[in-house]
Amino acid sequence: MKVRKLIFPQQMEIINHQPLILAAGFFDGLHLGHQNVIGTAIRLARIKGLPAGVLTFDRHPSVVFGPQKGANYQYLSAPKRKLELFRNLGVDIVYIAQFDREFSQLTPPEFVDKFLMSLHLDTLVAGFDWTFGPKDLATMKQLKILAANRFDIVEIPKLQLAGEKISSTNVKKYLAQHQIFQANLFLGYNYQNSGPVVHGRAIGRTLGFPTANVAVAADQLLPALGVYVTRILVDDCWYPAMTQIGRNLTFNQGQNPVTVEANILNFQQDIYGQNVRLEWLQYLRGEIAFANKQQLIAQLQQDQLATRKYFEKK
Ligand SMILES: Cc1cc2nc3c(=O)[nH]c(=O)nc-3n(C[C@H](O)[C@H](O)[C@H](O)COP(=O)(O)O)c2cc1C
Ligand SMILES: Nc1ncnc2c1ncn2[C@@H]1O[C@H](COP(=O)(O)OP(=O)(O)OP(=O)(O)O)[C@@H](O)[C@H]1O
Repeated sequence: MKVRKLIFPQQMEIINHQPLILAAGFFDGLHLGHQNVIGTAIRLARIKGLPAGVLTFDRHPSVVFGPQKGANYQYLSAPKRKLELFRNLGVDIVYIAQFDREFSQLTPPEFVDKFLMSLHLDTLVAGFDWTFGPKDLATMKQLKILAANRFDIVEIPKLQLAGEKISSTNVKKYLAQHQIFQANLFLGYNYQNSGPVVHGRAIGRTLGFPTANVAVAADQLLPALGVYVTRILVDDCWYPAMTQIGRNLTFNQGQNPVTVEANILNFQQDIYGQNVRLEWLQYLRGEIAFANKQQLIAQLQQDQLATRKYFEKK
């Protein structure tokens, strides 16, 4: 899979390849709706014997425009993970347009004439609600008019589950409400976070439950605080684990920063410094400020039983 960064207008002239089937969207999370859009582009590309491309942006448009302006946006799939998901789907080429002021101020006709036309499109595939500028002007209906006699448009109708649109916004909402099953259902895979294992305060092992503290980068969205059944990928091998996202309320009067700590079942290796992935499977409970260590240990034993049960059923 090729990856090209596009900075408009400087880097547009380097594009010179055969006609392309292009799926367009931001695609945060690559949920089932996105998979349908990109999957359609890929199938069409294979039929026509052309490459299948994806057009995305280097940051979420709301970082430039919306209420989150200038904020640290948290992604379901931060840049590296997004590329991995595109690759898994079988995309041939990814165009990442730099979403800066200049690019964002293109009018709808300019976006088509100056930007899309230089990508040498055979067909553009996008969802029914894709916009490429102001919501009321840059609609799919308008795109069909602007593209007439130049490239084809395939519009993908709304994909819903139980009356709800499969969307990044809904997946984020579920993760914020501990609804892991719903989030994973909409994604079509189990939600993940990743990062290196860093040193904690080494309290876990004194409880009989050593934990791998995973330093998840700030641009990755984490599920809401709480305790979860997870799987963890260490050295290409998945292990059952129970993981807390929380402040270790029992210690230091809850003044600790939020950490992600995984107790891996039946595991004794030293994995400091290694990159791991956590896959979120089921919400168990909220974090509790216990009166003493013994109560915390008793609860951790309960959590371990629940975790074992989850994996026995699988
Ligand atoms: C599955 C799991 C559940 C946990 N639940 C709680 C909890 O409810 N309350 C709490 O204060 N700490 C909880 N902890 C955090 C422990 O206090 C934590 O493992 C300990 O502080 C170790 O920190 P360290 O890695 O910095 O040594 C939990 C940890 C795990 C792995
Ligand atoms: N449920 C869906 N059905 C059909 N097309 C979809 C669906 N969800 C997204 N798309 C399309 O996929 C592309 C990427 O969409 P976008 O990144 O805006 O996703 P989204 O999940 O709708 O995001 P958000 O929740 O932030 O609005 C667009 O072409 C969009 O129209």
